[in-house]
Amino acid sequence: MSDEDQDANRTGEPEEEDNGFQPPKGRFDFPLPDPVSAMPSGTTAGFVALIGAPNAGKSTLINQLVGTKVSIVTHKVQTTRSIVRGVAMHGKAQLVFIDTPGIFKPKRRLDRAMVDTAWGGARDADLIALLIDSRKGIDEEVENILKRLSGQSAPKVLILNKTDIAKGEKLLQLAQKANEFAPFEETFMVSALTGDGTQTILDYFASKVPEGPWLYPEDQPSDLPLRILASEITREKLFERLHQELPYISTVETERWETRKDGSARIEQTIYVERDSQKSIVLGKKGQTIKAISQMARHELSEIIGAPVHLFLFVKVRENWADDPERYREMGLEFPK
Ligand SMILES: Nc1nc2c(ncn2[C@@H]2O[C@H](COP(=O)(O)OP(=O)(O)OP(=O)(O)O)[C@@H](O)[C@H]2O)c(=O)[nH]1
Repeated sequence: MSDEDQDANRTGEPEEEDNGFQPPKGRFDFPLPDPVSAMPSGTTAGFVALIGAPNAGKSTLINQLVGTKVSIVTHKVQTTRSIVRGVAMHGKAQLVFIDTPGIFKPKRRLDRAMVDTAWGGARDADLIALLIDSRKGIDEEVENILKRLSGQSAPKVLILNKTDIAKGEKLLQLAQKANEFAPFEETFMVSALTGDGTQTILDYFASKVPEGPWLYPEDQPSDLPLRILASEITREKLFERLHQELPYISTVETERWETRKDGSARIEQTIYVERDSQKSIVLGKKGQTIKAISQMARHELSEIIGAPVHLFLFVKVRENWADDPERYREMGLEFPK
């Protein structure tokens, strides 16, 4: 069935007159301004790639280090699809974090794109930090990452996460075993959830990044385009609401963003699914599911941009969206051949 022929189902408020598109205003304005003019002397700056198996806690840690929400966090695996940068200021150091998709054994084309993106992020970084879920330990997935990691040239550190739910004794054994696989310069133990130990990591990274001008303005928490961030937030709500396989075969795109005269934002997004049956699941009985998703996403978006949001969600069937190069570009991923 042709996707263009599909009816789009919509939630939100009644259609209002279109004022024409204006770039969004708020904390996440884009495009980025030129590097900061009034910069102190002796600054340092660099890229830190966080890698790890799905669900290790990478997004949670970046949000903790940066101090604001820049990457979606859910209890399901493989939620981070594109590279998200969060910028943390620590003294005179600027740390640009790259949150990579969880590294796992790729099965589909989308999986391959995610894994390639993760290793690509690690290649370009000044420092690579491997995050391990300490309660889970070193399983086959982590072992494969550890083996591949030793071939990367950037300095590497090990971060054992989730110390709030792991036993101290196990942590030490884990640190020892992981260090046998790859030459880690340091091992840290943290709880990304509570923030325990994260200041030590910031101190260390700040002491390691090279001298140089800051790469982003001081008050810019993320370089993730606002539209992608908005899509990620709605996708996060899809995950939270639908405890089935569905979210893995859906994608969200922000098609339109308009700032109204009163400062509020009117946002139109499309949720793409692969089949009619999936569309019915997203809509729910009498549209209840999509309404709930819309409400949650609207609330969070409005908190982030600091202005009221009018969110309109459309659900479209696009067979094989996961094989369409255009969808990958929208997600900031390379299309694997
Ligand atoms: N108890 C505990 N839970 C944590 C901690 N860090 C993360 N989590 C939880 O672990 C789950 C996965 O966290 P994410 O930050 O989404 O993990 P991720 O590595 O970015 O996952 P992907 O995007 O799938 O690669 C979430 O339910 C988090 O709340 C921690 O320090 N302690």
